[in-house]
This record gives sequence, C-alpha cells and structure tokens, in this order.
Amino acid sequence: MAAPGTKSRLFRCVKSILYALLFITISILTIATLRTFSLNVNVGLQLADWEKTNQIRFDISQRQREEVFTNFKEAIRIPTVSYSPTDINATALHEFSRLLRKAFPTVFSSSLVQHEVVADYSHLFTVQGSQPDLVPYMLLAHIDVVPASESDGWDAPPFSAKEIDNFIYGRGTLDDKECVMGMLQALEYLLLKGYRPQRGFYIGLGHDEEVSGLNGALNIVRLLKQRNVHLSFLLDEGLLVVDGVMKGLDGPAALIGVSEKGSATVKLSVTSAPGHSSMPPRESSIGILAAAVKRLEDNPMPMLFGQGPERGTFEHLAHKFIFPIRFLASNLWLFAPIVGRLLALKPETNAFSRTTTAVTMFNAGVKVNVLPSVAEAYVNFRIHSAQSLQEGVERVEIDAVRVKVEVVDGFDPLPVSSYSETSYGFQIIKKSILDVFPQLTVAPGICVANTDSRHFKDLVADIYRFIPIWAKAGDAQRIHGINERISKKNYEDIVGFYFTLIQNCDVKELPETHSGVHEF
Ligand SMILES: CCCCCCCC/C=C\CCCCCCCC(=O)NCC(=O)O
Ligand SMILES: [Zn+2]
Ligand SMILES: [Zn+2]
Repeated sequence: MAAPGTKSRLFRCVKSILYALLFITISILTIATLRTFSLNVNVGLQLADWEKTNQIRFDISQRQREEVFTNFKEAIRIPTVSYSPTDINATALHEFSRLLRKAFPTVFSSSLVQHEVVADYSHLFTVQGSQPDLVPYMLLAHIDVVPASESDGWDAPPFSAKEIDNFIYGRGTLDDKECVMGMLQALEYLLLKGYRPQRGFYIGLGHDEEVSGLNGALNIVRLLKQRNVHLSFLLDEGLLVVDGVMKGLDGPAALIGVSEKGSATVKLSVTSAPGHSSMPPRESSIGILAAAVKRLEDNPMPMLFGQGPERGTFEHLAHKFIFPIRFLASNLWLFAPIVGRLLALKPETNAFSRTTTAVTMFNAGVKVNVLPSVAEAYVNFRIHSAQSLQEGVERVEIDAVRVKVEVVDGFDPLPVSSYSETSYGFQIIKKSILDVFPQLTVAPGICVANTDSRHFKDLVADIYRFIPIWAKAGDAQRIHGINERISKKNYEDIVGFYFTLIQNCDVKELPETHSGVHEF
C-alpha cells in the first residue's frame, strides 16, 4: 500500500506536467498564429521601388502580330526531334537554322549582333552593349524537342501547329520553341525600333538539350570560356506561372527556378538461360525484373520537403494560401512533414518533396516462343537538393544478387542562385515579370526537371530558370506529354516579357527597397 502523501505527490506531479504541456502547446500555437499573420505579404523589391524609365513599349501592329504567329507556327512545324545524343534530326535542325535567318532578318543583319553556328546546329548571338563596363548576361533556350506521336491521342498532329480555340498545338509550344522564337522575336522588334542595349548580352540556342546538351550547350560554354566571358546572370527555361496548379493557392504565382534537381539514370538488367517457351523456369528474367521495378515504385525515396529551395517557395507564397494551408505554410518549422505529405498526393508537387523514381524504359524478349535471355529497365531519378547523387543512388533498393545495377549517368543537384533584394538577376527578372503581369506574386522555386543551364554552372553563379508560360491545372502534364499547346495570348506575352527584360537589363544598379519588408 502506498504511503500517505505519495498519492497526492503523484497527483501534483501529473498536474504540473499537464500544465507544462498546456503552456508549451499554447506557446507553440501563439507563435504559429503570429507567424501566420505577420509573415510578410510581399517580400523583396516591388514595382513601386523602381524608378520609371523611358522604355520602348511593346506595341505591335496587327501585321506584326500575324508575323509573330506565322514565325512561331513555322518553328513548331519543323520536327527537330532528339532521340539520343547520336540520333538527332540533322535535316530538321538545318531547316530550323534557315527559318531563323528568314524570320529575324534584322537580328541577322544588325551590326550590333554577331551570329555564330556552334557544333553545326546550335547558335550563339552576341549582342553588343554601348557600355562595356556593364557585365553582360545570357538568355538560353533549346531548339530540339522530345518525340511525339499523333497516335498517342493528340487532338491535332504534333507538328501541325494547328490552332484550336486560340491555342496553338504542337510539340515544342511549351518546351522550348516559345522561348527560342520569343526572345529572337523580341530582339528583332527592339532593333527595328532603333533600340541599342547599354548592357551587352548573349543568346544561346542549344540543339540537343533533350538528350544531354553535351554537344550544343557545352560547346557554347567552351567558346565563352575561351573568350574569358563573365556573365552577371543567365536565364533559361524551367519554371513558369502556376494558376490553379496547387490547391489552396489563391491566385497565380510566378516561380523563378533558383536551382534544379540532380539526376541519375540507372540501368537494371536480369539475365537467364534462353530456351523453349514450352519448358519455362519458375521465374523468368522479365518476372524478376518486373518485381524489382515494382518494389522500387512501391517504396518511394524519403520525404525531404523543407530541406531544399522549395522551403523558400512556400514561405514566399504563404500569405497567398487559404486557411488552413496558410497556417501550415507559414510554420514549416513545425508542419513541414505534414505539408510534404499533402504535396506527395500529386505528381507535380510530389516532385518538390523527394527524389523521384521514374521507370522510363523496359525491354525484353524477341519472340513469343523464346524465353528471353535478358530483360533490362531504365530508371530515371531526379535527386532532391538535400541529397547528393551518391546518396540518392545508395538508397536504390534492389535485389543485387539477381539484378545487375549500373549507374549510366548522373549529376548532383545544382547550386542555389541568389534571390535576395540585392540579387541583380533575380530582381531584374522579377521586375520584368511584374511589368508584364502586375497581378502575379513572384517566388523562388526549384526546377524539378533539368536544363542546358547546368552546363554553365562554372561560368556564372546566378542561373535562373523561368518562362512566363501560364500553366493551369493539368498543363504541366502536356510538357513531354500529349496535347502540348500554348494560347496565342500567352505566346504574345512571352515575346513582350523578353522585350521588357532586355530593356530592364540596362538598369545599372538595383534600387533600395522602400517597402520596408524583408526577405526570410
Ligand atoms: C506552389 C507550388 C506549385 C507547384 C507547381 C509546379 C509545377 C511545375 C510544373 C512544370 C515544370 C516543368 C518543367 C519543364 C522544364 C523542361 C525541361 C526539360 O524537359 N528538360 C529535360 C529533362 O529534364 O529531362
Ligand atoms: Zn526544355
Ligand atoms: Zn524537355
């Protein structure tokens, strides 16, 4: 029997613990609520912080508008498909070079622009600035596209550039001919209007981005390095404007990619004795490989949400989320694991949260009555910023006794570019976005795919990945998928964006912020 007083001491002890827990809970809730309401509404430089400049307005005539779409459609009709680094469409790439010359005569004849063909099909334009002390910048895009077959269920043939309901359909309308044609069209009209840039810049167009960029972009990098070129920043494809892509985000937001995930391509293979299909073994090479692949798909890589640049995205956008997501996004210190799990529900947001696993090729067998001697599969991992290539590959769980695992290629996640109030490239891109689309909130983001810009990482520290493609729910699946398309209005805005950006880059220094809000 307990001694008298022990019971009441126990009771007092339990009571104290309960009070302490209550105090901690109330404190956490108070901090979380304060953060929810105090996290700034608009971080960094805003349009109001910038002085007005005398820019040439992007006013184009009806005839020019028609020319803009004619040029773009011609670009879409040329099937510049890359299948592998050794299987590219040379004929189409030559035809594309001819199109560029025909569509942009002023760019090709201007004394301000030097044009060079690099590695047979890539292009480098060097645009001279009037003030050589201003460090030049670079715009990058790629001409090649991934394959597309009408039989996959397209509403219009993928190389037809057919117009349906004011959308232009075709492979490359989002990735990446809107960028190639958009930036050159903007330069063409600027030169026609007598514009002369103060800050010099480069336009690089790779021809093999979809299969590595090792010939196109890499040779452009080599050329610039030989010339000892320094760049203030580089802008490539990557992220976009999301409008209704993420549930709970109130209004559209522009995401500027400040980094991109790493990548690993792993080949899995199983060999077994070939023979007659009438006397099969209990397990075939196909069955063993299929089980290994299924196991990979059933066991996604660990959740890392909040440990990479995606954290900045959610903190910048926190005030744009509806309750209760706003409460969660404003308090990632507490709720990152919950937010990560919510994001994992959709492929395009799951990609922010972890290293993703995609089984992309599976080959085996030659005839219905012959047992296959070998079955092979390729798995493409996109590595989260909080992991290295090696850590990602080490986590691949495979029955290594029966399945041979080879890392075919890969690279680490890319460094994170600056995005503070004093970051020239980020703030100029942000201003250019807001000049064209004042209704947007701009936030840093992580590009979940890879771009040619990664080859420039030793040449320039600040690499950004953004095109003002206006993506609504389901549009992300059109990239490399079926019914890739862009609205005519969106394409015209993209031309307007580059037209504005090129002029904004003449600003020598960023303004001081007057808004009094701070970055995280
Ligand atoms: C608040 C967060 C909302 C997140 C929604 C994000 C949606 C992102 C959607 C699309 C990104 C598409 C990237 C396209 C880049 C294509 C580059 C490419 O194809 N490279 C080749 C490769 O990676 O293999
Ligand atoms: Zn691309
Ligand atoms: Zn692509």
